[in-house]
Amino acid sequence: MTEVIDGDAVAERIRADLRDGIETLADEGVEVGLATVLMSDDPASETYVSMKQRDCEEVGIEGIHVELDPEAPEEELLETVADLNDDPEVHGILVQMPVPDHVDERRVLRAIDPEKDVDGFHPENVGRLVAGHPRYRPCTPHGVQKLLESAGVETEGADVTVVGRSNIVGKPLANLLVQKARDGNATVTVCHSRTDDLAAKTRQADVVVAACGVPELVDGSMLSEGTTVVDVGVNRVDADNEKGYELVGDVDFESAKEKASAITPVPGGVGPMTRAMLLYNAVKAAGRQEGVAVDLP
Ligand SMILES: Nc1nc(=O)c2c([nH]1)NC[C@@H]1CN(c3ccc(C(=O)N[C@@H](CCC(=O)O)C(=O)O)cc3)C=[N+]21
Repeated sequence: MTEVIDGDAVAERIRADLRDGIETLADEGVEVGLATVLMSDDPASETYVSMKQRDCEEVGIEGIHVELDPEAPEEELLETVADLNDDPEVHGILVQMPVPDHVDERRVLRAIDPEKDVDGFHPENVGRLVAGHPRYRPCTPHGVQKLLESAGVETEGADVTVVGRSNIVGKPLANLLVQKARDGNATVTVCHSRTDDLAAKTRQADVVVAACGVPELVDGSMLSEGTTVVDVGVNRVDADNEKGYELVGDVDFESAKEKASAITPVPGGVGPMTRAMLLYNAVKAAGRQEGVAVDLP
């Protein structure tokens, strides 16, 4: 039988375990503060940010939400980031991506205090990760690692094929998985839109991670029997329902499930884990900045 990995349940457990750290900090008079900055009127971005705020409320983290007019000048976003950097009650800062075209994304990421960079996107934190001593693991890759661990999938010695080379998922995940670590030691193949014979690379894998943003690109015909399949895709496609859309992964779930030994669904797989690991980074950030030792799950 194929195991459908329940991301909502694993995320729930991580949130419950984070409460210990949040209480330890509270005992020291510290309330964890996590700021989200939204400069977009894209409905998907709005949904994600409001979900993150709800998560904060659930675990007892102070969520600070800043919304900027998508037409505002870049300077306004940089000033907002500078104010949050200076605010001692803010331990973590997330600027929701993508930012509008007239805003230089790299400039914004560089402006965030690396100690408060709970996305792990600042070049200093990227460098630390690649060098093997991450400060904050990017939320989605970390969530994927936790999901594999919870499903009892060993990465040590495993052949992992990552489809996608983005800065927020493919590249950091590939780096984490090759590292000399209990949740690393994998042999990683990174594929992308120019990869020759993608199916050959996915068929040779023990674990396939689809993170390319192409709806249902990876299907059962591209998988060997017994593969673990992790679907990072969250594509909104038009649908005839009350929402007007449907969430579709980068994996064709039905055909992939026929081959997989374990598979993550969309929704309810990696998405909730990304949000849980953001809370994890916020608690870690607060502990570091306040000099309080916190146990993390
Ligand atoms: N600075 C920054 N950091 C991010 O981490 C970041 C970002 N920008 N921009 C956009 C992407 C996307 N992302 C998701 C997080 C959770 C779900 C999630 O919880 N999805 C639910 C369903 C959501 C729904 O119903 O629409 C699920 O898969 O079950 C999805 C997508 C974080 N991102």
